[in-house]
Amino acid sequence: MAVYTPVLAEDLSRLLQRYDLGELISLQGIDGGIENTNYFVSLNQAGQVREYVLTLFEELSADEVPFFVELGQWLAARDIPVPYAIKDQHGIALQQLSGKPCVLQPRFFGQDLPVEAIDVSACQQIGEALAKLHLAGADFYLQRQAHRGVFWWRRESERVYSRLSHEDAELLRDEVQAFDQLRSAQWDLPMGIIHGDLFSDNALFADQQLVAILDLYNAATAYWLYDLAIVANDWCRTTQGQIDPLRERALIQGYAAVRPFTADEQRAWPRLTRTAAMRFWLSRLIPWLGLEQASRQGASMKLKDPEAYRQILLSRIRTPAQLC
Ligand SMILES: Nc1ncnc2c1ncn2[C@@H]1O[C@H](COP(=O)(O)OP(=O)(O)O)[C@@H](O)[C@H]1O
Ligand SMILES: N[C@@H](CCOP(=O)(O)O)C(=O)O
Repeated sequence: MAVYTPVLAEDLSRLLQRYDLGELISLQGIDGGIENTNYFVSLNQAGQVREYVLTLFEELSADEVPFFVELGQWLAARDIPVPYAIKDQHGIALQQLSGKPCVLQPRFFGQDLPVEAIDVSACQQIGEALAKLHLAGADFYLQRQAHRGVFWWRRESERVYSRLSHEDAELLRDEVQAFDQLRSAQWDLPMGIIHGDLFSDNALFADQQLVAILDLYNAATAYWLYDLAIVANDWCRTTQGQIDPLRERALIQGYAAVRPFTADEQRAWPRLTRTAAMRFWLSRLIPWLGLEQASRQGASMKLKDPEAYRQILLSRIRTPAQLC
């Protein structure tokens, strides 16, 4: 179970006194976390059971968390279904528990979709929701450089080349360089807040309707289209590492119905689908190869298969993606 930091009920009860949300009934660790420790928290408020999620930040320092606290509140206030940190009676949202920064958030009810249940409708919905998230974040007043963005992959790729076959090292090098070329081309690629990790396990559905987008902790300021490429590579992939054109079309149409693409975005799409595949190939390779990662709890972290993302990258090279 991915509960890195144990929380004592008595410590949480003390923290809850700062809020006006009721008495603690139960506290249950949530499996599946990678970057944080999460608990479901049930409270009794005047005889009614109310459900919350307590998140303890394992990787982010107290200095980094405010960006995410502000962003969650900003997006939620604009009807984007994301968790947000609830403020206590003194207006404070970011708290401390067991030596870690933490927040208390509303709980959403739904399930992430098993891979075989990700259909055209789910892709259309997530495309539309992602475009709404981008537009809602367009005038967000903070900026953030992605911690696994261009500077990270330039640096980290250097660490892994010698551990890869010559062919794979060349593949990785080419992708890193190609993104630099895209940046220097100065095309009209709108930027703003991106989710950065909107895989299907970060979305909840109830009765086949999207009800929540979770885990904003890779959010950053970057090309919006790159965010869509991250989504496409996960939501539209087949178990054989190919892209399902029907799901990808639905995703793109769902997105474009809310925010139409620029002409340069049409041109950049094949490249960005490759960059997005490279980014997750690399982030999965690093723990897979046993390399140290700053602020990551390597030993307790679940390993994800880098090969799946190498296959997507190869598929994106063989069959360049099309936005129209
Ligand atoms: N607000 C929430 N409502 C319901 N479930 C949540 C909420 N926040 C987190 N979860 C559950 O906890 C799991 C892990 O949360 P997540 O933010 O993705 O953590 P990590 O970044 O550590 O992977 C999610 O997959 C979901 O099942
Ligand atoms: N969704 C990712 C895991 C989260 O990315 P990270 O780089 O922040 O660990 C995946 O499936 O690889």
